[in-house]
Amino acid sequence: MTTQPLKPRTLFEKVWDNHVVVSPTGEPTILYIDLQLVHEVTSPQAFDGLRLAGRKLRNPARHIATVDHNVPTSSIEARLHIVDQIASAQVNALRKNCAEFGIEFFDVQDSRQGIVHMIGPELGATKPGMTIVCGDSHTSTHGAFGALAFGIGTSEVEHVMATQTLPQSKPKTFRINVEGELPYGVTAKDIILDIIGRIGTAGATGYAVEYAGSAIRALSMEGRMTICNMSIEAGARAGMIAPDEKTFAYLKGRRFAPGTAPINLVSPDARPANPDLGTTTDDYEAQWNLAVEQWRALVTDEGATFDRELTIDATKLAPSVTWGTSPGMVTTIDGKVPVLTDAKDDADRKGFERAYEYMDLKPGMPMEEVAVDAVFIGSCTNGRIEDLRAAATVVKGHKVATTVRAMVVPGSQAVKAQAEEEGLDLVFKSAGFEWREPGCSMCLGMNPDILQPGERCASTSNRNFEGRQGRGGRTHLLSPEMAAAAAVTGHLTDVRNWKFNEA
Ligand SMILES: CC(C)[C@H](C(=O)O)[C@@H](O)C(=O)O
Ligand code: SF4
Repeated sequence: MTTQPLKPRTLFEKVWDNHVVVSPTGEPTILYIDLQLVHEVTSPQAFDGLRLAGRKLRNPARHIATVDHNVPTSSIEARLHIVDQIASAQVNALRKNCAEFGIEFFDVQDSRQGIVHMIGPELGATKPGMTIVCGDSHTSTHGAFGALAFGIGTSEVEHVMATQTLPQSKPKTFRINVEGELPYGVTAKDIILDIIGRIGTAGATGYAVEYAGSAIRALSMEGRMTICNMSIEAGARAGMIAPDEKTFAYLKGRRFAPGTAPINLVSPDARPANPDLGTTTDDYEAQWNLAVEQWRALVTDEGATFDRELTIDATKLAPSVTWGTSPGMVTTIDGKVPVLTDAKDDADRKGFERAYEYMDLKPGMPMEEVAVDAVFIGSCTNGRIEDLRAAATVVKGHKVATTVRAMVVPGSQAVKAQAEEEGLDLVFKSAGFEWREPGCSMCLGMNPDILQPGERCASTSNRNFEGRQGRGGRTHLLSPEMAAAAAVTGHLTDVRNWKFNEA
């Protein structure tokens, strides 16, 4: 029997309340953390700190680690012998630290390696109702499963390693309802870019956002992850979506999912084993059913209130593309680079002027006239199987423009293997795309995949700051479908007018 809550609560409040260790008046709450994800860039100092203090991990089984940011994607050889000294030192340090502290580690060639925000869900380590942290801002991705997931700094990484808890002040709540059917050619990426364009890159600062409404319910888990992934680009502490049948179907049978036989020795599953349940197949099914029953309660109660609410009409959306140097500088593909009088205030005007110059764009220029030198399909925003399928459908039977360097970088080994099984690699390669090994790649300039100064890229990633993809590089954020179309035509292209070629 479940007890009725006294007051209707939001999804966020339920997950938060379930993890409060202690909440002293006037001080941050101490939250229990179910899972910490670890990558090579933000972990070395945390491990060093533990060593200095002579501490162990409080619970190594609630950590999983992989390498993603620094690893070259060009060949297996390049990954096994990393030339860059910093990258090689960070990757080696993670290998050594995981062995020393007892963390399960997925190395460059492991079939479970991938961008840290890809592998959590793939392994079923990301589950509804959990608290999940990582020294990485795009940890918000995991909120797509109804988890409270957020990025933390390196000293906090150390704190979680040592105590499995984290001091946190409670964010306010913000519900964004996206209602109605998405028009043809409009994707999850376009929804989130539109939201950031509306509310601005600080629009959700201080809030935990819940995405709701029929358009969000209609999205696949992949699409929901794309949306939650970019919550941080609107300044949000976290982004969440209530779990439903799609969430449960996605998780069933995954390695760390409850009731997956054989029970794993190292399991970050938050729920203690039910002592009444044994280890037969029937019992596994019962464990799964029990988990799903508990997960079903993770919805915002009727009558619960949010500090802020916004409703968006999905039927009015068009494919989005950024024109400037922040994800909020966004318009639609049939739109134009905004003119100065479109700026809201002085600060905005200064930002526009600087962006025109950095991006080498003229105010009022139609977006479809912007020619690109490079196309990057990948990242923890859009490097999933569904993204690659969508891009391949656009590319099939076409060739990459001779003026464009295009690459597809699967977000994980699992996605790469699945795509190859479906023959998507052949579609891309025969069109002239490079087909790479998994990692963050050109999402950020921390590995050999970078733009040259002045080069312009249509990118499915999540950040378009100055120099993000390499010094002097220019980034236009868009969906995988739109990136694929730009690769073929050599300029930003409205995928709604695309001539699909089934040849
Ligand atoms: C390197 C890492 C700390 C960084 C982040 O926190 O997000 C990176 O993943 C990014 O996307 O900018
Ligand atoms: S793919 Fe990009 S956004 Fe995602 S973790 Fe890597 S660098 Fe960060």
